[in-house]
Amino acid sequence: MMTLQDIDWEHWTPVEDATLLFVIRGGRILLIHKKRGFGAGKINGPGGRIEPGETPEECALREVEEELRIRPLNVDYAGLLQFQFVDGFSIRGHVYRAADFEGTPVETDEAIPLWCETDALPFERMWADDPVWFPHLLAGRRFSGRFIFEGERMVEYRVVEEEEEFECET
Ligand SMILES: Nc1ncnc2c1[nH]c(=O)n2[C@H]1C[C@H](O)[C@@H](COP(=O)(O)OP(=O)(O)OP(=O)(O)O)O1
Repeated sequence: MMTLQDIDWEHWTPVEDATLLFVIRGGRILLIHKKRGFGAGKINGPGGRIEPGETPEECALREVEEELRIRPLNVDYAGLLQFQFVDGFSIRGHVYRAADFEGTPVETDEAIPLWCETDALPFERMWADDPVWFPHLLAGRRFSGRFIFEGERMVEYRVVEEEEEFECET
């Protein structure tokens, strides 16, 4: 079975680059029930794949607007997630948090908005990796994580707190 040590992470290039953006306000976090795409049926943050010519932050804002029809405000970089699947697929997630937003979250053809108390998250309906990095996200820390997945099963992971935002070309 593939392990974290089998991968040359310094030269690792993902098949896909994507984003996640979490609005966290007043002890609650805005999640979505994802209706389609990768991870359909799960609870996740709004987000999606980066399009050509887009920066990760531009993608994060576009995806939230497309999925929930709101505009995040006071957006801050939170972390980087590197997922390697044993079948060869890989995806990198650029994670952002926002302290506020404009508009009213509504259901779209991609997502149903779901406000959750930050101390009662529905991890059983989320990706298996979420419980290991959400504590950093909720505490306002910067973090990075590396994960091996076999299908939806998390095989191995390493998550660390980061001092600074690190450069990452997409
Ligand atoms: N393991 C894990 N944990 C948490 N979040 C994620 C993962 N893997 C992931 O891919 N993700 C996130 C990252 C992205 O936000 C989405 C995947 O993007 P997707 O919704 O498929 O991209 P879109 O461009 O919106 O796709 P379509 O809607 O066009 O099909 O999941």
